[in-house]
Amino acid sequence: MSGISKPLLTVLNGGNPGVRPIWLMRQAGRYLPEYRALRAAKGGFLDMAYDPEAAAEITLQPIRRFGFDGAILFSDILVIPHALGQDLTFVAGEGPRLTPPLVDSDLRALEAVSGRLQPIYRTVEKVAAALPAQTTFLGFAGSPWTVATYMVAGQGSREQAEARRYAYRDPQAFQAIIDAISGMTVDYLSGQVRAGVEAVQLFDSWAGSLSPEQFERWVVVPTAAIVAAFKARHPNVPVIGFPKGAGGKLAAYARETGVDAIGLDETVDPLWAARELPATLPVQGNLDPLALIAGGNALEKAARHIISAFEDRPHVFNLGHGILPDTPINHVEALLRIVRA
Ligand SMILES: Cc1c2[nH]c(c1CCC(=O)O)Cc1[nH]c(c(CCC(=O)O)c1C)Cc1[nH]c(c(CCC(=O)O)c1C)Cc1[nH]c(c(C)c1CCC(=O)O)C2
Repeated sequence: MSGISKPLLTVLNGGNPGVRPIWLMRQAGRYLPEYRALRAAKGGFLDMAYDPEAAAEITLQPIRRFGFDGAILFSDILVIPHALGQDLTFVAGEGPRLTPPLVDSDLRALEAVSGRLQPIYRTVEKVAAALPAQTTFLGFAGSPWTVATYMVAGQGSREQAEARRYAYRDPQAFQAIIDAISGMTVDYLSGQVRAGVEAVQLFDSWAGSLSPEQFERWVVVPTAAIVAAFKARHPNVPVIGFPKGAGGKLAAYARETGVDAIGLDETVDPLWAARELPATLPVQGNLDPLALIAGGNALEKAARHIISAFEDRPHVFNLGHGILPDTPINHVEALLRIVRA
């Protein structure tokens, strides 16, 4: 132990640091003028994510400005499909494109290009060398289900219908896609740890679109397998699971996946979560990003409700999903004052 306390890491390990740590999903992003300036100079999102100098700088921007307890690596969940051999581009105003989409192409035709992840490990090394001692460095990956929805459709898709249909039509082929993502994800998270991250989060942005049986098969089982494989290599590195939209299925996810902490989206009632989730399980969340945009009394009331519901358990304050680009900087400052009061 270094003797320097990291409140976020302490909470993720189930301890009580005496203060409530806070970071915000997508805290390195477009609501920051310094991010927009760098992006205008550097070009596209993906160019920046693969440029260790730029990505490290962007990761550090919100730490310098706000002193958050956690720094999240600036990257994206779609680097895994890219490393598995799909082409990845971001079309302005339309979002990501992955080619060929697996809905009409065989996974076996892809050739993995794992070297595509190397610049990201360089970014991690740069950030780890520059972070303040009390800041916890978070790595991440998308969960296999969410990543598969993009690999199958080749882009974002309404209600993830292409992937859900594919999974019913050909569960064996879909399983092969999930397995390919899972294997690469364990290596990727492990590479991030070796380069310097101290905890990791699995983002399952579309966990909410599955029926209970499909949720068990495509979210719970693969997540448990990733956690087990990751823990075999890094037993002391906490894993945060964030199954967005899982609702009533959160309790099963918490019990069965082996994650060390669970992220809650803003649709979850904090009082329900405090009651229904295992008492020692650290929770993270779950302010509505729109309450942060609203500011004032609405923000204060919503934040205090969450803080009081989680008074008696390890809690990391966060949003229920990513911070929105039109969020006023002074509202973020107000939130920090509330949480740290
Ligand atoms: C489809 C998808 C993507 N990315 C993601 C999804 C799944 C759906 C969701 O959860 O919203 C998820 C995502 N994106 C990012 C993370 C990492 C976590 C974090 O930063 O807290 C995660 C989990 C970083 C990011 N990903 C992106 C940013 C840039 C900054 C910002 O949007 O403010 C960050 C921090 C950019 C991105 N990345 C993607 C899009 C469509 C965009 C916006 C287009 C663009 O900016 O050109 C692909």
